[in-house]
Amino acid sequence: MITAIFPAAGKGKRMGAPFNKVFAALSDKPILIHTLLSFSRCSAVDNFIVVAAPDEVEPVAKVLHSLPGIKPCKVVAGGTERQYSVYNGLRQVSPKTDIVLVHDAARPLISPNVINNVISEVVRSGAAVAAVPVTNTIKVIGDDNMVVNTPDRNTLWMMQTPQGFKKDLLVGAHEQARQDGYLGTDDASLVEHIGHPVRVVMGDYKNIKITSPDDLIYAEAILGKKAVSKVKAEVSVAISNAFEEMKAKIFKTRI
Ligand SMILES: Nc1ccn([C@@H]2O[C@H](COP(=O)(O)OP(=O)(O)OP(=O)(O)O)[C@@H](O)[C@H]2O)c(=O)n1
Ligand SMILES: C[C@](O)(CO)[C@H](O)COP(=O)(O)O
Repeated sequence: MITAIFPAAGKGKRMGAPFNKVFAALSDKPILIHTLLSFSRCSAVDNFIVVAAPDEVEPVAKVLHSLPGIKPCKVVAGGTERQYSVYNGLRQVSPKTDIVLVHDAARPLISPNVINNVISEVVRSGAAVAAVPVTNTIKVIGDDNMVVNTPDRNTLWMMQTPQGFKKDLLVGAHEQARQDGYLGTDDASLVEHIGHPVRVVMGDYKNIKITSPDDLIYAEAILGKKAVSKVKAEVSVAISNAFEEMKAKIFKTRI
């Protein structure tokens, strides 16, 4: 069984909104709902655990349980850091679950392809993360804003989610991190910390994390483009049909 855990218990400080950014509207619905609906379209995933801020658990559970089209979902309370929120989610995973996917609630533009690629790699090797190669030159900066060095760009990738793991591996990695007082910015780093290999699979540049207001503008544009593409597809079908009719007429007059 595959369970997806969605850390959604952040404060969204960088967004600067007076509420948790995962409830901000993106196009026609909240960011969190986009995320959950995308995963609900993925048949390989069986159930969800949404990790909400302690005072948001009850209202979020009420809304999610009343919405059609969302997979069976538990809502549990998060912690003060993303890592602690994921840990709280992990503690609620069913004993029947053998693979866990962790996906930021704040990444609403995730595609089923990327989710499926991560799952396939977890089945093969136990630990897989979606990521994309960096497109800018990255420099390490030291004191007084001085450049220390320029790592080879071909070795640098930006980590995204979903990050998927065999359940026991991820639970072990979180337990070890707690014992060692190790705090990572993603789940893969905890698995790396216990020395288990993690494989990267190609993510999607559109799978952005909504962090600041500009990201919302970009996400709206991507969703708008999808709507435009649909209109374009309809127009091309109409044009093709018109051409077919025209060709048929020409053919008839030639006979
Ligand atoms: N204590 C926390 C912190 C973050 N998250 C979640 O982890 C994801 C990625 O975190 P980030 O983008 O950093 O979100 P925030 O912590 O909300 O943002 P900020 O740092 O700007 O406050 C988000 O879906 C967020 O809700 C969480 O569940 N628990
Ligand atoms: C897990 C993550 O999405 C990988 O990019 C990210 O590290 C979490 O968010 P943060 O902004 O780094 O807290």
